[in-house]
Amino acid sequence: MTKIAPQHAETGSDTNHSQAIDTILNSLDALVYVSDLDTYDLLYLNDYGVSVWGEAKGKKCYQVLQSAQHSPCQFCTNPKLLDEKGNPAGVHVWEFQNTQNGRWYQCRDQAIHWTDGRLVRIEIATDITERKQMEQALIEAKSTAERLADTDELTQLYNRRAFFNLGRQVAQQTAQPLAFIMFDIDHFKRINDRWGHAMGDAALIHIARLTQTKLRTNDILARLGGEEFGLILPNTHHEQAWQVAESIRHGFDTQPLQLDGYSIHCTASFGISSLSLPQINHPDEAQALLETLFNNADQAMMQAKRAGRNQVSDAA
Ligand SMILES: Nc1nc2c(ncn2[C@@H]2O[C@H](COP(=O)(O)OP(=O)(O)OP(=O)(O)O)[C@@H](O)[C@H]2O)c(=O)[nH]1
Repeated sequence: MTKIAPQHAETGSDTNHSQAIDTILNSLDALVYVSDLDTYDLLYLNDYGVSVWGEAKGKKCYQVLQSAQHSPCQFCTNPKLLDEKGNPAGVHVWEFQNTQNGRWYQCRDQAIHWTDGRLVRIEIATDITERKQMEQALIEAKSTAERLADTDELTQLYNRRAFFNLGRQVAQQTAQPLAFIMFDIDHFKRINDRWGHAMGDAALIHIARLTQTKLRTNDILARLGGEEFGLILPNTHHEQAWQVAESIRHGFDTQPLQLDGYSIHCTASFGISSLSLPQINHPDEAQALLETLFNNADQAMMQAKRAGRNQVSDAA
């Protein structure tokens, strides 16, 4: 332990008392230190602190406890420990990753009057690294689970669930033109039958990637299931949507999947629907609009299939 210089002559019982306190502080499984609020001189460091950060004699708190710190730390909590009148303001509790050993600590800081009357900070810090790591792992697991729940495993596009959730959000941004495109690969069964299921999967990925090259940042592309895809185009007029669909269709038709020395030609049939969003007052209205757009685009797509495939059709 780094000892404090005695401030007054101790009687025998004072010595016993001080030794008892020393024993207690040095037995703690926590860092305890005291530093001058103005000069940052380290006045006390318990054995736990010495064992982790080394000797404190004649040093400032930031020199001992932090890494390569030559002046008071930016994150120093000293200003939080005093009230407007400069009196101790109570305990400040915070969590911090130590810059020297990278471990996390819960710190309880407080300004107190030292034995000689000056104001000092006392900090009691317990190692919470394991808890933090567990919290971090939980946050990562949650975000992975959320991403997987919204993602089509094969193409890594949004899945049907995410498509409609995002669609509802877009539909609530009223007073904008909104367009919907649905497309379905033509005679996809024949691709599977001729080239095998794995090649069929590769064709689906190829279609997804080609489509992505035609999109703007806010467009929402999803694989709705099987060989059917959906595309929400926020703030897009009908004619623009038609151009997008035609450009994607042309891309499929002219850029076959090249794999293992084979060239696999895929086309698709497209249906478009659009509307200018009215004032929406309830999420159910957004849902109803979305379903109408979806059904109209679906009908239009079926029409494109009936009319001979590899073409764009719209809902009048
Ligand atoms: N490889 C692969 N095939 C799939 C997948 N999901 C669905 N399919 C296949 O897609 C085919 C869809 O066939 P159909 O619904 O008859 O449609 P189509 O052959 O595309 O014909 P049209 O839609 O009428 O042009 C079926 O053979 C499904 O097995 C998938 O994830 N991977």
